[in-house]
Amino acid sequence: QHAKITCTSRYVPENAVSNDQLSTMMDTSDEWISSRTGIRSRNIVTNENTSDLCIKVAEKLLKKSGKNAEDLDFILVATMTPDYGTPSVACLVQGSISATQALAFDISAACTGFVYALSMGEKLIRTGKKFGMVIGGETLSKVLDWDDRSTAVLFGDGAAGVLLEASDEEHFLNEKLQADGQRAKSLTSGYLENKSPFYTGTSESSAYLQMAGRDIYDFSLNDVTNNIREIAEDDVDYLLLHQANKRIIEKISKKLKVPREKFLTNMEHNGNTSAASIPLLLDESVEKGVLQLGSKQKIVLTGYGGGLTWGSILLTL
Ligand SMILES: O=C(O)C1CCN(c2ccc(-c3cc(CO)ccc3Cl)cn2)CC1
Repeated sequence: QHAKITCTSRYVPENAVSNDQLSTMMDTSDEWISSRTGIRSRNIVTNENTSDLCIKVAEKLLKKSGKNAEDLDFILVATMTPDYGTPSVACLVQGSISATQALAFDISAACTGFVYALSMGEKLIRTGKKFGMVIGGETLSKVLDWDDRSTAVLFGDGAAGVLLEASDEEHFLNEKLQADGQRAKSLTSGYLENKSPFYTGTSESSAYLQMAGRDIYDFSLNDVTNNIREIAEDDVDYLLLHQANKRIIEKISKKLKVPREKFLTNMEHNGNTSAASIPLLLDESVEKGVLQLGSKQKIVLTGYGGGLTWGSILLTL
């Protein structure tokens, strides 16, 4: 059987931080941030971790759909900022909503995480599972170096997700998921130092998020554009790209010769929320009525970022 997205939901921390607020904390300005990134505000946790944000999304998905947690066969969470190495955020969500029949694990694919996880969820349905939850959630604020203005102003916290259910109609039409570990060091975060008395190696990296901005920019313009060109068809209604940078999206739309208005954006009030960015955009667009579940609208979801990873899914709603 086929998989169908039957519900979307989102949750962001209450604390919205404007560019002007950041300019009182570090040497930056609203003019610089908004002109170079398209970001005007982002939401930053004050007392929540990634599992708290994802649990709120899970609760809202169940409430909105009227479905029962014990009917869930799987919970997948895409995150690069889990509460723990173990237990997974997915298990924390499973425990909190008592989805006792659901298998649960996290997927680590940075800003491509939600696309990877949605693809894996679709395969679980195609091989016999009936009902699952796929969530992208991040608290990037905990891994940022807040003295480094080149990265601290770019990222935000948030979570969003979908319900996947078995369906007779075909909705997932095509996908291409890619990776290149030889460029892994272009974007790193969360390195765990070995403190064992036996360890003689050196600490080779930092726990802070570090990004070679230029390299990632160029990667996004080249590899990602080629990936979308392979997957998108002429009659695509909308493209929902990972919300990293407004200029990148404008450049990709020009290279693809696809009208800019087909590229939905919301980085302006979320910042870059890594694995949460695509499901946040999806749920906001459904709420605004731009997208409608069951409408047969044809959309492309494209993630790209740390790993390096990148990938697209072509689907009809
Ligand atoms: O000087 C400028 O204009 C700066 C130049 C550097 N910038 C960047 C660079 C890279 C990214 C980025 C990050 C990820 C990870 O989610 C994925 C994809 C991209 Cl394209 C975002 N901003 C900000 C504006």
